[in-house]
Amino acid sequence: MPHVELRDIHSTLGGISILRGMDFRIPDVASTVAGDPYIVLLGPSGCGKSTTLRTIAGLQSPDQGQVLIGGEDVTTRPSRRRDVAMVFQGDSLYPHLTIRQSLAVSAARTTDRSKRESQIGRAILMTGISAIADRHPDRLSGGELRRAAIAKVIASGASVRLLDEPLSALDASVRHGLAADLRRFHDTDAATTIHVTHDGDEAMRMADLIAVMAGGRIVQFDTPSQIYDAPNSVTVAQSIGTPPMNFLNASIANGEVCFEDDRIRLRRCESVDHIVGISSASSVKNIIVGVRPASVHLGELGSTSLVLSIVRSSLSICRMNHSLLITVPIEGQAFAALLPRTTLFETTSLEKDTVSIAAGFDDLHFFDRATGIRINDRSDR
Ligand SMILES: Nc1ncnc2c1ncn2[C@@H]1O[C@H](COP(=O)(O)OP(=O)(O)OP(=O)(O)O)[C@@H](O)[C@H]1O
Repeated sequence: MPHVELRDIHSTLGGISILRGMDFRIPDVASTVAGDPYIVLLGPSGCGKSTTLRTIAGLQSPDQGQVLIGGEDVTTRPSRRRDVAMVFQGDSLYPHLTIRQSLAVSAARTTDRSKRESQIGRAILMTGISAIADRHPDRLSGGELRRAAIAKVIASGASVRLLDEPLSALDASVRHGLAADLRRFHDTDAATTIHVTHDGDEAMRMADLIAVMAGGRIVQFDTPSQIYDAPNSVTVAQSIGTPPMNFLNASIANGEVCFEDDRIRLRRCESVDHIVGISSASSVKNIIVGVRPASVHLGELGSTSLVLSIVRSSLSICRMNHSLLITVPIEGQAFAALLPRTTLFETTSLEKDTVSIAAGFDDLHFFDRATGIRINDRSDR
């Protein structure tokens, strides 16, 4: 299927610079994915995700840069000649047409009548909307409307499908069902899919590749596991994970990592050169140490690890579905630990006056505090 590529796109809206050197290029790691990768564009509200989709679709012209589809420069080509279909935020269905009629409008560029009919029939079947196909949009629920909007994209027969927040504002069961269906549509139909969301969990669940966006450009384009396990910056680390990664301020002094909060230490810390993978002679002195809540354990660990000793009374414990969420205030933030729910029943550790929680060295992420850029290389370990 045709790859979508953006080269150094700059875009201004209402005098404000939105896309600032946006490069969207499928990374080499895509070769490890079977078939066409399902791509999720992830970023906080207002970072320019919809603007990116509109630029690919040809609904907005960039001030500078190139849009390529299947290797062809389509920057100046009108939207209708780009082989692209888009689901907009807030469903783009014609209010005066039935869903079937809307699908026919979408399929109109297929000139062969029987092929067009088959595209429409297939879209109705795949999205399971046959019972509602002859209704108008004002007679449909939010979930049905979303299905109908996705059917429109399938009926268009376009090779590039752009989905802008296709799962937002749906109740949990509808959202999970539709998420599974979107993956199925992608896997059974040859198409390039780019799905926009601000929800890191949704991105993790759905994507083969995640493009994390911040400040009008892509900051990491990688597999979900690399984004989770080896985020290249604090910004990327924050974009994935519930609760989000914990961040602790520390500095490098005399070859050791010293935390600002003296309840925290690195146990069996031999030397910065050895453990952090950066030279103690490096100019980086102030760092941030990141640890995911799911990497935290109760009690001390045998190997090199970060250990946090806390007074029992400062802990808050909250029961989640499958885990216990423990939080403790550190540096004005809630440091979170996700422990197995059985911890509460199987251990007496939580009853002591001072509780130790720890994370193994391999689960720590080191960032330069000045730039937010990662300074340890996980592949070295
Ligand atoms: N037509 C416009 N005129 C001026 N500013 C605009 C226009 N369209 C969007 N913007 C601004 O551009 C910025 C990026 O908008 P965009 O919709 O691309 O962000 P987004 O990442 O998709 O956000 P969200 O997740 O909230 O939909 C926002 O600050 C928005 O207010």
